[in-house]
Amino acid sequence: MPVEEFVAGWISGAVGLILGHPLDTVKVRLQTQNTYRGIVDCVIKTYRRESVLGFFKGMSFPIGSVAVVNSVLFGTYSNSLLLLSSTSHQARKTQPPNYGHIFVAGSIAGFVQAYCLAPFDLIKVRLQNQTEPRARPGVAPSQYRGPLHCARTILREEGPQGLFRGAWALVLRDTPTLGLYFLTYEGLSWWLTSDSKEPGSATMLVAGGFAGIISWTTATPLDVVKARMQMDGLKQREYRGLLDCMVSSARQEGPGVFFKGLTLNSARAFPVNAVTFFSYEHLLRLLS
Ligand SMILES: C[N+](C)(C)CCCC[C@H](N)C(=O)O
Repeated sequence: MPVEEFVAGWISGAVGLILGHPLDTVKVRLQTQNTYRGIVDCVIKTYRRESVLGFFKGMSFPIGSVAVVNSVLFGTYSNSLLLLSSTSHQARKTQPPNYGHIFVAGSIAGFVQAYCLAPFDLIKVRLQNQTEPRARPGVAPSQYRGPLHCARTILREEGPQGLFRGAWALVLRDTPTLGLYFLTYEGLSWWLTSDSKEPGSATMLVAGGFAGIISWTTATPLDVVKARMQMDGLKQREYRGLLDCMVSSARQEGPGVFFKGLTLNSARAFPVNAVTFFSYEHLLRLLS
């Protein structure tokens, strides 16, 4: 993979990430802690206790990992599609898309990227859930001092498999929904572009934004389960497994529990994924 694509993919991914991170933190807290009455309550409490910095907890690590995760996602998708349909990225733009191939290639890419993402995502979620204000004399410090300290502590206290806590839920969340992600993107950009032309910038932004919204809305139920599995094991183990987590969450909080964070996931998804696809397409044109 060319270095330019890697660097630009990383930077554009990082811009999207910074843009979406405050909403992501509020979402993770609403999904895993029952102390907030809603979005506004969570925003106010976080701001009062932790200042603006509270919303950016757990962000430094994903900025680094987005380089790996984004290149694995787009690289696996393009190569799987090439294998399935034996037409190059550029040639595909001028032919009607084969939606079956797109969905399968996107799902394969989702499966592979979920495994790379799992430990990074776990550390992000654990750090986002630390609600203590910044360390001050006389105030008990947070359990994790930063991403590396968090990784070391998990390794020591929960073993290497501890770093993959919630990985199954993440794989189940991402495999079909990333199929849907690419399907929406390719479908919309084909539909919005006139015959034998390449999609324009506005099309990339709109199709990317909707791809984000559709895949995040369908991913939200398993996103809740994933976040809860990742937080499990911090104190004592509450769930025996994925299914147990689903059943006991539903029993205790009703079916609405699977939609926690839906509004925030969708609001974050549009700008983040509009920027991601926009830079991806422009880079491919620049490099080919
Ligand atoms: C499949 N699912 C919707 C769960 C994730 C899609 C990831 C897309 C992008 N990296 C983002 O953070 O929005």
